Order: sequence, then C-alpha cells, then structure tokens
Amino acid sequence: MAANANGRVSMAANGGTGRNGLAKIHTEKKAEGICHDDSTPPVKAQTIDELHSLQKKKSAPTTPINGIQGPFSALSEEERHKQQLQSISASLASLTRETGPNVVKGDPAKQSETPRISHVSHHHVTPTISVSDSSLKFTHILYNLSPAELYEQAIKNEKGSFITSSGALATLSGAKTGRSPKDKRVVRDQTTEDDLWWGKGSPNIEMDEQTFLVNRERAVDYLNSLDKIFVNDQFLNWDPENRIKVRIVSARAYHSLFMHNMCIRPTPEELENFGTPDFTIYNAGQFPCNRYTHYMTSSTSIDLNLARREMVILGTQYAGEMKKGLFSVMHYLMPKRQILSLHSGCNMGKDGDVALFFGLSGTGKTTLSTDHNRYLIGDDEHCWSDSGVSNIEGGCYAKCIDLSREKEPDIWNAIKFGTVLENVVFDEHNREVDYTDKSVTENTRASYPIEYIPNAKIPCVASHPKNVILLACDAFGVLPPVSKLSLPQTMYHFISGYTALVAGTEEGIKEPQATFSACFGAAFIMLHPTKYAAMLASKMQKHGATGWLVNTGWSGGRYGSGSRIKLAYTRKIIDAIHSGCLLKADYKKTEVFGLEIPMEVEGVPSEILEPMNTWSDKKAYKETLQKLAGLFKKNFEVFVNHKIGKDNKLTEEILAAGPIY
Ligand SMILES: Nc1ncnc2c1ncn2[C@@H]1O[C@H](COP(=O)(O)OP(=O)(O)O)[C@@H](O)[C@H]1O
Ligand SMILES: C=C(OP(=O)(O)O)C(=O)O
Ligand SMILES: [Ca+2]
Ligand SMILES: [Mn+2]
Repeated sequence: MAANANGRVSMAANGGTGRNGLAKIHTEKKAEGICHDDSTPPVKAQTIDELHSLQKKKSAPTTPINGIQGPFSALSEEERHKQQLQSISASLASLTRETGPNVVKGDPAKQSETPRISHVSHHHVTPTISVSDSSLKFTHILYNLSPAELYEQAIKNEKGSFITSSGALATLSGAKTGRSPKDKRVVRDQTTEDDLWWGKGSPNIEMDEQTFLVNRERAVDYLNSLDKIFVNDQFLNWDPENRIKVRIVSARAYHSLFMHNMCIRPTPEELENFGTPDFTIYNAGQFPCNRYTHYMTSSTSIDLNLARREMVILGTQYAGEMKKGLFSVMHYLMPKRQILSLHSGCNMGKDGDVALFFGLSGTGKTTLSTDHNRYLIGDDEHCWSDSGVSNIEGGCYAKCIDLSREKEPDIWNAIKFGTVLENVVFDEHNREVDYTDKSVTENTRASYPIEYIPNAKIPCVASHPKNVILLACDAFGVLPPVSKLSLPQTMYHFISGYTALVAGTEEGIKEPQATFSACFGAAFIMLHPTKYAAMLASKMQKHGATGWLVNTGWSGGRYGSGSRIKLAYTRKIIDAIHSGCLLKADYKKTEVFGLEIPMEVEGVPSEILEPMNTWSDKKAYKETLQKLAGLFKKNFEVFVNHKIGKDNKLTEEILAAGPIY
C-alpha cells in the first residue's frame, strides 16, 4: 500500500498479516534531519503529459489493432491494422465514388494517433474525376471501444449524457423514443418477391433497390462527413454453428454502447479473426431521409436490403431499431436453415426444464424470464434449432417505467456501470433516477449485458422447451390469468398474436390498444406467419411441449375500470407452470374461447382465475368477451385459406380452435 499523505503509514511490504488476515499497519521512522512532506520516491515524470502517459497501461482491448499476439497472428500488426481499416473503408464506400473514405483509427482529439494515416490513406488506385472534397477528408474510426471509453465519448460529445448514481449512462434518444414500424422498408427484388410476406398485415413495406441506394448514400455521406464515427464488430446467436457477424456503423457513442451491450461481444481473438461482416448497419439516425425520395412518407426511414446484407437508418435515434432490425434479418436467415426464430424470452430451471415466453412489447418477456430461481437464457430473441434454444443477443433491454428494487431486484441491480439508460429522468444533483417519471417518455429503457443478471447462463443456450408460454396483455380484461392450451389452440393464439399495445414502445400509442400481431412479433417476421407456425407446431409436437396462455393485462374490468393483474400473481402462475404443478391441476372450460382454466394456483386467489368473478357488471363482461371474440374472428379471416405445414388435420383443428360465438 502506498504511503498516506503524511508519508508515515504504509502496509508491510512483505505482507505480514494481522489478526483478521488483513495486512498489519507499520509506522515508519521519519527520515532524520530532512523536512520532507512526502517520503515516497517522486513519480518518474517530468511533465504533466508524461504523468498522464504513465496512467494508461497498454492493454489487449477489444480491438485487434494493437495486435494481440494470438494463435492467428500470422500477419504483422501493421498488415492486420491495414486490412481492418480497408474493410471498414469498403463498408463506408460511397457507391457513386467507388472508394471508401480515408479512415483512420482513433479519436481525432488525440493527436498521437494521427500518424497512422500514412498506412491507409492511398486507397485510390488512380485519382479520377469523381474525387470530391469529401473523399479527401479523414474519418476517424472508433473501433469496438470499451464501455469506459464510450462513456467518455458520450459525456464529452452527446447532449443529455450523464452518469446516474448507480453508474449507468443516462442518454436521450432524441425526438423518437420508440420504434417507427410505419417507416420501415424492405427492398423488393427477384428473391424477396417470392420469399417474403407482402401485402395486408405484413410488416414488409416495399422499396426498390434504387431508392435503397439513395438512402444508403445519404447515410454513408452523412457518416463520412463526420470527424469520427463508431464501428462495432460483434456477433448474433450463441449457437456457434449459426453465428452471424454484424458490423454497426454509427455516429453516437450511445448507439455503440447500446449495441456493445445487446450483441454478443467477441473475445480479442475472435475480433482479430473477424474478417468481413455478414451484415452491416449504417445508423445515421441524426440525419433525416429526404422526404422527396420515392417511398418516403416522413423524415424517418429504416431500410433493409437482404441481398446487400445492409440496413440503413435515417431520421430516428431510437436504439431499439438496430436490435429489432437485426432480429428481422434473423427471421429471414434462420428459417432458411430450418431454424425457428422466436420473439420470446427463455429461461431454464435448476433441473434443466426450459420455458419460452412469447409476447409483444410490454407483455412481460423480460420481466418474467428474469427470475431469481431460474437461469436466464435471454429476454427477447431466440432461435430453436434441432439442438435446442439459443439466444440471438448478448444483452437485455428492459422497460423501466415504475421499476422498483422490491419487485424486480435483478433488473434493478443490473442498472450499473456499463448499462445504457434511455430517456429516464433523474435528480440533477445526486443523479438518482426517478423511474416513475414519464416526462420524456413512458418507454424508458435499460440495456445491459446479459451477464449483469447474476443467474444468466453463459453460453446462452438451452435444450428443447418443455413449456411454451404465450403472454397476452389483455386490455379488455376478459382473458383468464392463465389457461392451458391444446396444440391447435397454441397455434391459433400464436398466429393471432393478440395483445394490447402498451404506450410508448411504438410512436403514437398513448394508451393500451387491442392489437393482433402474428407470431407475437409481426413487426419483425419476414415470411408468412404460417411458415413460423408450422415450424413451431412440429417442434412442440416432437419435443412434447405444453402451451399456455397467460394474461399479464387487465382483470376486473377493461383498461380504465379494471386493474392490471399483480406481477406477484403472474409470477406465482409462472412458478406453477415451471414446477409442473399446474399440469396436474383440475380444469374447467370457458365459454366462447374454450380455454381450460385451472381451479387453483398456489399463491393466487382462486376467484381471479375466472375473469367473470372479478367483474361487478356481469353483462358488461359478457359483451366485452363477445366483442373480443369478434375481433379474433375478424383478424383470423386472412389465415383461413392457409395450410399450416403439410398437415391438413392440424390446419382444420387450428381453425376450429378459435372462439365460438
Ligand atoms: N402481471 C404482470 N406481468 C408482467 N409484467 C407486468 C405485470 N404487471 C405489470 N407489469 C409490468 O409490465 C412491463 C412488462 O415489460 P417487459 O417485461 O419489458 O415486456 P417485454 O419484454 O415483453 O417487452 C414491466 O414494466 C412490468 O413491471
Ligand atoms: C425493443 C423492443 O422490444 P420489447 O419491447 O419486446 O422488449 C421493441 O419492441 O421496440
Ligand atoms: Ca441484437
Ligand atoms: Mn423485453
């Protein structure tokens, strides 16, 4: 231990230990005759700059540029550095100007990094007339920075970035605080024309290749016009055989830290060997699209081009667009490999039983998959292959409106250094976050690496699910808190994807609104819903999984008169599903929806299990039930002429599994 300010007290260098195993404290003799106020040797620095240079040890950071001498280092450090920058430069190439910008690694504020320019500044084989001023300028690349570095970048350069009292980075996402599904476009070309789901109900709004390139150029030019940009090279999918390499190019430290948390973080060795990404995002969210560009209906555009393996973001800084955009890509790539992509959370019990939690935004995937008694596999995006379930992501993205330490301790404790806190309100002095404050938005969010949840299972893979839980947040208050589903019922409800949109996650939704979103994720699926449904049915059949419908929404009346089912009760219901108790309970069948509801669930008042009991106005209950049944029927009309897989019998059973009225 170093001397204290008076230079008199220090730990014994030889580590002599005292009573409690702690090092003993010795009192040194004062140097005789000399009037020192510091008896330790002076630091080996002559200037303050030299002192600063001593502060930072050369590390093996999450970037290969400094050359970690690993098993793959056949190339010289310089070669690798050059190759990597060339790859980034190619990513940023402006299509009309043939080459990428003059990229150079490091923060322009740090002069010492500038000499690296000489290695990479001559990508142009011959100067052509297309050379523009923009290709003469340098763009500094901040490559796979660490959270600490990203904090510094955000705080220095991005308004609204602050450290909260628990160490998280509070950020503002700007004008958009939720996703913009109406502004999402997918390039329709010869391949996607046949492969994808187009038309009514589909999330895939078409754009042509040319328009995509116009927007891409706009984004790339914007990014190249900046002095520095962030590049993240990371992975998706914990299944090593189906891992996808993604590159995220963005202008904000907030976006880079968000994706650092949400995607799988490569080891230094993996990064050294990263090579060319399978998919690239250009996030120029601060810059709008041109409203006069064909297909544009606002200044926001999120454009997906599967053939080019690229996504462009203009006019929205909401970070969730990136993670959900990549999820769309997985919904295309994985089914091609016979792997089912799932908008679900996943956890595993101590005995290895696996549960999936399907549900739309705000229905409880993150909350209920984060369970202190179970291992967390992931909170939002998974793949189900022949070898089991794997998480697509490396982090979680929790809603934090009304978050409390008591109700959700694991999520609360995950909000620490490294976590991005979006759009929350905090005390200007002590930086305590007020999670009840909706001043910026109701959709406040925390993004953290999955290992911030203490019982996360790393790697995030599990065996085949035993329970498939469909979460519906019923704003009408007529669906039972829990019902056991037959396979056809599971498929009927999976294809229907009923819930209420809860305020905030999507622009323009101010209060819960009944909605149907096929596969509990219509905004992200790329193929026709029946394709995913057929895969789910055959996997559930093969592995003997049981389906459940859990209403995490209203009870005792619709939104406005009833109240949301207590999280504590929902947790008890989920516990009973996991333990197998609920499978053995006595059931009765409800009218209209024909749902099997248990007579008892441990820890839950029995009277709430039958929704009608909780309504004082029974007539209103029956009318509301009929109304919801009608909405289900109407929604399902578009699916009645579709076969689910090759099984005619199952298709008929699914059609018969809806409400009867
Ligand atoms: N009975 C309930 N079950 C689940 N979540 C509930 C319940 N009641 C209130 N909530 C709240 O609803 C929100 C669910 O959000 P979240 O778990 O992030 O959903 P998702 O991950 O599906 O988007 C949380 O803020 C949670 O506290
Ligand atoms: C990030 C999102 O996911 P979820 O609300 O399902 O967690 C979203 O829908 O924008
Ligand atoms: Ca992701
Ligand atoms: Mn979630």
